[in-house]
Amino acid sequence: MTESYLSRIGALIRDARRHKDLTQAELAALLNTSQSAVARIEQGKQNLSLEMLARIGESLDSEIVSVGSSLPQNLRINGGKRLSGEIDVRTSKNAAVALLCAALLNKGRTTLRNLARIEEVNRIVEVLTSIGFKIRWLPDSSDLEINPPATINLGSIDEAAARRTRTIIMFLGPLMHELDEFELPYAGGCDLGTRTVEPHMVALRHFGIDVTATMGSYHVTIDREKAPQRPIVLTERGDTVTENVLLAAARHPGTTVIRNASSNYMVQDLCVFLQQLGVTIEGLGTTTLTVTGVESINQDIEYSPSEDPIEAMSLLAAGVVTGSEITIKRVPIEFMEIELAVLDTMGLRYELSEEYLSANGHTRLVDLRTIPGPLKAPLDKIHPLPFPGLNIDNLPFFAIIAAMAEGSTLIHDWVYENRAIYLTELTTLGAKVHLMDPHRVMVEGPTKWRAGEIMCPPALRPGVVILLAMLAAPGESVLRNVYVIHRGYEDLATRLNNLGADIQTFRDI
Ligand SMILES: CC(=O)N[C@H]1[C@@H](OP(=O)(O)OP(=O)(O)OC[C@H]2O[C@@H](n3ccc(=O)[nH]c3=O)[C@H](O)[C@@H]2O)O[C@H](CO)[C@@H](O)[C@@H]1O
Ligand SMILES: C=C(OP(=O)(O)O)C(=O)O
Repeated sequence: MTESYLSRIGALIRDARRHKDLTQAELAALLNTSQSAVARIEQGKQNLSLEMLARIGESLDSEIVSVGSSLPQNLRINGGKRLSGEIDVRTSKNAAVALLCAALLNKGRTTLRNLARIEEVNRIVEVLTSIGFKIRWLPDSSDLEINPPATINLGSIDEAAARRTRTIIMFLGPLMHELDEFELPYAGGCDLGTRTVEPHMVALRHFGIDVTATMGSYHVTIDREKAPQRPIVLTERGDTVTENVLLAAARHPGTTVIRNASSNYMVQDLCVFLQQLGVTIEGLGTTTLTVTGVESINQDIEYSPSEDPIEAMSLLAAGVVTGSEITIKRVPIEFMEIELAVLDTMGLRYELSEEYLSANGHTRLVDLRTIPGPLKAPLDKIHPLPFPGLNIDNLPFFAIIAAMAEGSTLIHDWVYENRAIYLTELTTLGAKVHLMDPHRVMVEGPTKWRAGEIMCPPALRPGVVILLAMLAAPGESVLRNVYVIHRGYEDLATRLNNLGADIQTFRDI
């Protein structure tokens, strides 16, 4: 290996080690080597065998330095252990992706503080880098600095990265301000059945955006004579469609009224960020947003997105399913209230701290302590609604909570065409989950969990639900191909291990 290659790898290893909060001596102990050898590796002064690289990759659980990172990553779970201690909720994937798209509006430097270091963010960073943005993680932090190019070069877009996320669709709103005509690859993301982008197209037409889908790409043209003449009424109260319209309206100098807007957590974060960039937004937190844009934005800005209610729900489910007392810190309570109200009816006991503010200065947080105890099935079916309602992404976690409760719980996922179907995988682990139709499952509890081996479904939340059930199941379970979990959760295995879980990462080398 050449010296410059070695020092680049060394720097990556150093960053990944720091990110895992390990000292050189601690990493050396994991690798069965000396601290001075680790220091030499990090300085690029040590030749590395492929075997050593693979071991470093395993120890740091890091995609960057692991050999064969294209091979699927799997988890081995030694379940049946009680969890204890405290865990912080990380900032949300869904605000992160909206804010990364919003950075496209700004000619100045955007610094996003304490961003979740997740694969979804990595994909968007790859896309933005490929079109000319200079992006770096600030040293010893999870702060991402984004510097825009003088002109965006969409011709060199990293199509493979773009196609792995649905977020690419939110490039439409910001890019209309930069280019008169452009192509974008089709949006990807979780496989949740048919999920069109039609509501985005209908809403953005008000700004003169016309999109035709051809051969795997969206061909986009902008008619600059057009501007919204009347309120834009969204056909669905969708989160990303609301964000796309906000991004289009942010640099439209007139006033845009958005009705049937989502007021969900990621939309609120985006609104606060845009307000700090000088965009006037009235109605934050409601379903009517009135936006007066500014023609150009050139501001060095720092922003801290808020904590993820879906991660909070995931951790709460981890506590419930393992019968553990854990304290989940930094729970965005406004976006968990209905979930907790439903759990109240199931007999869940928990304690909440006084409220405090998130670093975005807007979102109310609490610490939540779970108290183990018996649960009973609710009388009514559990179903999601756009905010304020039980969050669509939190619904799958009710399957494992219902599996712990005495009686039958009907879970109705009317939103996604096939997400409920993935929940039937829980039967391998001993749960009684009956699929009534593609949208409804009946869960009968309580469950005597048993270990098993499952291929992770191509959907983030069902994947995590299975992982959590494996935590509850005594013995060794294997969950294969977990990329989709890394799409939305930072270092979940390590963080659960810090609470006393036993999860190891391995690859099929
Ligand atoms: C990056 C991001 O923020 N992703 C979230 C966002 O995706 P996103 O905003 O892209 O969600 P979609 O627009 O795909 O909506 C999800 C599904 O809900 C249906 N629908 C939605 C709203 C509505 O009022 N009526 C209706 O029927 C849609 O037809 C679709 O089938 O919102 C979803 C629903 O909260 C979440 O699961 C995703 O995690
Ligand atoms: C469905 C989800 O995400 P996305 O919109 O990124 O596919 C999710 O977060 O559960």
